[in-house]
Amino acid sequence: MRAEKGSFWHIGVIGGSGLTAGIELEEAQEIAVSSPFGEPSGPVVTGRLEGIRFTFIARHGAGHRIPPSAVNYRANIDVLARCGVTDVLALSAIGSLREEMAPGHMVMVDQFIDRTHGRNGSFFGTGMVAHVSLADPVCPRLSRLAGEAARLAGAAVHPAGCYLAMEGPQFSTRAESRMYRAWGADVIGMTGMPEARLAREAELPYAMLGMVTDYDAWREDEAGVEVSHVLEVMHANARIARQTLRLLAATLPAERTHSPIDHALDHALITAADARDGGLVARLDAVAGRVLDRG
Ligand SMILES: CSC[C@H]1O[C@H](OP(=O)(O)O)[C@H](O)[C@@H]1O
Ligand SMILES: Nc1ncnc2[nH]cnc12
Repeated sequence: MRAEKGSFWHIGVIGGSGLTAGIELEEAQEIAVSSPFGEPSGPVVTGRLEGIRFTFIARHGAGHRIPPSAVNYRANIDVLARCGVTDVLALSAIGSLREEMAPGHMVMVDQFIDRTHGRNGSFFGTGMVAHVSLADPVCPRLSRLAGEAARLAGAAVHPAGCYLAMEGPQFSTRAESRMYRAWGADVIGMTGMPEARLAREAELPYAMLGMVTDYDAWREDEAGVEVSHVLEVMHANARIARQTLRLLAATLPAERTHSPIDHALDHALITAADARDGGLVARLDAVAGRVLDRG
């Protein structure tokens, strides 16, 4: 079962590298939520910031135990939907493919190129087929609000950027890095996909604030990426990330108005009622209950 969203904000935060220890929430409590899509990355913590409800999941689990290829992106998005989250903000470490996007800067990611493979990229499948639009994979409203909050927190913020999602876990070769630049990618990471596409299937407006930690491998005179350096930069920016969330909470409009993404599934389901797989339909209760319950 999934009801229509009301007028209250409930922000789901997926914290990436460097944010594994969580975010500071008032009245924070760990909640037990299970998903028919398996185990989420780790404990789900809910609480408030400036009166607004936030629910947090560490993408790589406690102690950064889960590599990008093994993150259960479906379970993470499904449990956020089950918790009644209205919108999802991802905070991620990213490499820069552009000179002007310097380490320490933030990027409001607005497009993705997906080079990942072998990950579960859809909630739907045989017995319940759905095709959602992904032309604009990021929610412009949430992205703008998060970007403004980051600016208020003192970050240098880039208003747009195309994120190349690579499989990893190794960083790119110099040839790959140069090729991604030629393709028009601006930043690179290992986790934005299929996370963004799954959020869309779950009708959750999704935005990603990427924190630049390095210049990837395209600059000839620069050494390759070192994970210790990435984490150093992330830790140096953790204060800004926390401040960004607090300012986001403080500057959200008092009422959440409808987003077209709240109804992304309205015209997406194409399997005839008598051809549907009951087991799969049951598993889709949180993701697609709003439309499946219509009969
Ligand atoms: C720790 S360096 C590589 C690692 O960092 C990024 O993670 P996240 O997007 O969760 O912040 C990148 O995607 C890799 O998973
Ligand atoms: N250069 C890079 N490549 C992939 N993921 C990253 N995360 C942070 N920096 C990265």
